[in-house]
Amino acid sequence: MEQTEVMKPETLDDLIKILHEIFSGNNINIEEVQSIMESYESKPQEWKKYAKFDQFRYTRNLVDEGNGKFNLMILCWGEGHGSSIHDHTDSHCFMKLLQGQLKETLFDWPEKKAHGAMKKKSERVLPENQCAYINDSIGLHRVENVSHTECAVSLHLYSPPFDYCQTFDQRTGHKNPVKMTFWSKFGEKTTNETAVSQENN
Ligand SMILES: N[C@@H](CS(=O)O)C(=O)O
Ligand SMILES: [Fe+2]
Repeated sequence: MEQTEVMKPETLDDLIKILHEIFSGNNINIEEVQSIMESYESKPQEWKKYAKFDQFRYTRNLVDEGNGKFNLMILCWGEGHGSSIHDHTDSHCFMKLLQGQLKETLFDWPEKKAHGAMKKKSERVLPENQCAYINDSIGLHRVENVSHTECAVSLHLYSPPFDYCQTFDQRTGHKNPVKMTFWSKFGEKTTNETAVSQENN
């Protein structure tokens, strides 16, 4: 019998503690991380101090720096907000819904000499508490809150941490490097955000 009973985190702090333990080692079991993140039942009072929205675009709010092994952040998506098509800089990306729903559309990497529209591979709607996973070998994605009446909040873990990614033009497949910024860190709004036009949405 496999002895891989997954611990169920009772709170967000509990989840962060477990993630620190898992990522202190060198080998990451993707299914294990995914199921631990999924088994945390979202309670808004535990994360609301990080959930800071902007009227115009989705926000990235840093929750924990994971001892340098990962970045854990909360993304806040207003009605109709979405990301560009992007990669994840050779990192693991786990994305768990804390509130509402998000649509994820997967794309293949464009050909080297890209011309023409990018090929859509699949799409799905992620419901509350589900945890999705992507990395660059799976492909690229666009994430959107398609609702016109409900906001959405998601918890993202990236390992190793990164602050640049590439965005892609759906019509041409051309790519652009983009610096990713935080709207808040540890519950405090950050100041002098620059290069607004380069953000990933
Ligand atoms: N990877 C995106 C969010 S998402 O669209 O997966 C980001 O970190 O901003
Ligand atoms: Fe992403």
